[in-house]
Amino acid sequence: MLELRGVTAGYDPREPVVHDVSLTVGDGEAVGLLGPSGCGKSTLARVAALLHRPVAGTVVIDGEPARGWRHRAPRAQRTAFGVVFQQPRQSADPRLRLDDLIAEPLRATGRRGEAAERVAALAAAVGLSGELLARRPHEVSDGQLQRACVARALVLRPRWLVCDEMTAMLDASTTAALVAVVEAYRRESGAGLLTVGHDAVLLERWCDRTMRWADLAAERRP
Ligand SMILES: Nc1ncnc2c1ncn2[C@@H]1O[C@H](COP(=O)(O)OP(=O)(O)OP(=O)(O)O)[C@@H](O)[C@H]1O
Repeated sequence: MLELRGVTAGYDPREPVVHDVSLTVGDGEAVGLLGPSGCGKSTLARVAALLHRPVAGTVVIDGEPARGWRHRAPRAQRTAFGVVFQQPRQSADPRLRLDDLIAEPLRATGRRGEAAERVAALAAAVGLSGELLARRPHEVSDGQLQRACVARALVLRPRWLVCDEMTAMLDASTTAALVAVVEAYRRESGAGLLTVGHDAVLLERWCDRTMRWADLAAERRP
């Protein structure tokens, strides 16, 4: 189980943007979190994936409290998460070809030997041809780059997926294709998913359970 317990987080400790939020994602469960722009969804998603240290509260991963954040998180906890962000260009190293971008987490964790096989399998799953894999981010469309970012998020076979508005800038067919890739991976691996966004139709179709940001806040009130 992935648990967020009493998370308060933000960028200025005197004015947090997330206030005392608790939620859980069960093993293999897909949980959606819906909220308006600017409410703090991305901040909460980053806390859930151990990428942003909360001011208060914690994240508990399969019974074990987070033991650090970002590069200070122990590798086993850090690599338990695959994360897809809203803006692929902000999360992709512009110098890397797409095949190297997808393989980068394997290289960073000393598993370079698995790269060729994993990249080929994931490229086929997300629909990237060999010709596209040889290009750099500025030579592909946002949709093509996001396909590579989804492949990168799956390359270490994470137990938990955190998607932050993964499809916000994509057309309907790319959205459907990438949601299908995530769901195929979850069926095969049993991974749980926390996905945040503002598209109620998409999240309600995609997830086992969808919560509204306003209801999370209401649960805190006596
Ligand atoms: N790096 C940052 N430094 C300072 N403030 C930030 C930073 N990132 C986000 N914020 C602020 O925190 C608040 C919550 O932002 P966040 O990105 O979590 O919201 P969101 O619900 O994901 O919005 P959107 O749907 O528009 O992406 C906003 O007021 C935003 O301006």
